[in-house]
Amino acid sequence: MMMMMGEMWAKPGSLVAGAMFLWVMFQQCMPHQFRSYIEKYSQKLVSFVYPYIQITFQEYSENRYRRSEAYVAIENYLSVDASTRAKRLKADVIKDSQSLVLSMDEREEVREEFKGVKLWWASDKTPPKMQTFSFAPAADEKRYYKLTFHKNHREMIVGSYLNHVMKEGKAIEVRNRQRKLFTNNSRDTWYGYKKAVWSHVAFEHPARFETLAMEPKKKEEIINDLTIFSRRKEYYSKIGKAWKRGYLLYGPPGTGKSTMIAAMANLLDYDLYDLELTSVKDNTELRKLLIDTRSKSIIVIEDIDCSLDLTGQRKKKKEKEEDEESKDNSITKKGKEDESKVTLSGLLNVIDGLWSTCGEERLIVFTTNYVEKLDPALIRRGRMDKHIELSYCCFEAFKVLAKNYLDLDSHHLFASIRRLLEETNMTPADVAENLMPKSISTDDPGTACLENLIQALETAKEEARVKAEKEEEEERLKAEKEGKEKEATAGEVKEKETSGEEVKENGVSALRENGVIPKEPPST
Ligand SMILES: Nc1ncnc2c1ncn2[C@@H]1O[C@H](COP(=O)(O)OP(=O)(O)OP(=O)(O)O)[C@@H](O)[C@H]1O
Ligand SMILES: [Mg+2]
Repeated sequence: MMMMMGEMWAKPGSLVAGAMFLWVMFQQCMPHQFRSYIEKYSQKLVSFVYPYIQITFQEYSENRYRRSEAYVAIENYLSVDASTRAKRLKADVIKDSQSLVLSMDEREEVREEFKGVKLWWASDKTPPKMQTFSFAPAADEKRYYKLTFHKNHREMIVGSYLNHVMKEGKAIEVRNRQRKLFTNNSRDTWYGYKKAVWSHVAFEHPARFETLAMEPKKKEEIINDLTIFSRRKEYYSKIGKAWKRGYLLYGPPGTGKSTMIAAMANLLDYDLYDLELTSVKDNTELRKLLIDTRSKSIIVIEDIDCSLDLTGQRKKKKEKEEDEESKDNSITKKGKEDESKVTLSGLLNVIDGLWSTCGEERLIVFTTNYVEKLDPALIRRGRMDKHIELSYCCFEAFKVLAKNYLDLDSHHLFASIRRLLEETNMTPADVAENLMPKSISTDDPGTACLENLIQALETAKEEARVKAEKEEEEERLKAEKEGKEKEATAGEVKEKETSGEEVKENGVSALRENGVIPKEPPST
């Protein structure tokens, strides 16, 4: 008997079906005058026969951009229980592409007991509105979890139990978390069953700050800045600022900007969002992308000067006429029919407007090779809180590379390398390349590599010298030419003066010099 009762309680669904059947029978058999009477009490009857409460947790609620946090937490929470109890499971490889994480499959049910109270979790999905014969999942299918429990325990379940589920679920997510590298999808994949604005791969970059070649003091400063940021939740809320920080990394190609971003992600254990701006169509798309990022992440926009024409230059006349009506400083990607309409103001809005407060603990990193080309509005303090210059390899940086690549702390060739590095510019990427052993047969690979580097540095120095000489020569020739032109103009003026012509020569020649008024051909 106990067994039967237990099974009955375990299947509240079948009870509902029974009640529905009875209700239909009542409607059919009862005389009309009794019906209203019965209807009046049916509610009470149902709640007596079926004293359960159900709560539904949708994966995507109405008009919401993001996956519901509650749904994700429940999914994680149930993954522990479900793997031992549910019969149909879904498997996914998560941590470091090694461990398997199991979760409940659709239309599966698990029973749980919390402080002696029984409850049921079921996963399901709403059927599509339009019935089509296709094996692919329909666009409007919606997945959800349903929690069923006895109404006597309402307060306890809604209060402490659900809190417990959310907390546990989030903790499990952190434990299982495989860091990801996201990249934005094209708009076509944004809707439908698999709607995803970002797609990802596991992020497994070996870069660390320890192996990053740069001045130790500067490195220390950056590490401190990042660590302090990540521990300052309360501080940010106290001063009323969104918990985010902007970094601008600039420097010539090959100086380690991308490498530093990877090192940052590894240091803080953050996800990376590599935002390719050229494939974002407009500001709305940009906003949607940013809102769909998770906290504890770094949003990267590489080569910002190339992604957008953010140089603050005036647009060409033709372009200007075309979008006269859009008063925004609309930035157009040249050469394409389908122009990117992400504007500078749109980007700034996303960085520090109201939208930036959706989600917390985020870094925004911009990289560029030409910092001087960027619009000052983009890089002012508060927007880009920290500007980090990555430049050519100095001796301190070289020492890090020598340690990494050759396991050398000191060497008699270090002195000449130091001198050469002071005299010439070489990027850490080039230095690193020269430190890679070129053959496996040498007895002393360290010395061979250092000699290699010295040679490369000397060549670079020589090339730089030749280039500088050439430039000097060109400069000299230019100055000479200008000098001659000036002389010619001066001669002309004198001629005019002596011929009694009334000209305010100083003013006019200055204007001519500046090209404001065309130069007159020298009189013969
Ligand atoms: N400071 C550095 N420390 C260690 N390795 C470096 C450093 N800078 C460059 N490298 C090496 O050089 C390669 C290129 O560096 P990276 O891609 O980070 O340059 P970048 O500054 O992002 O260049 P770009 O402006 O072209 O994107 C990397 O694979 C890395 O191993
Ligand atoms: Mg790079």
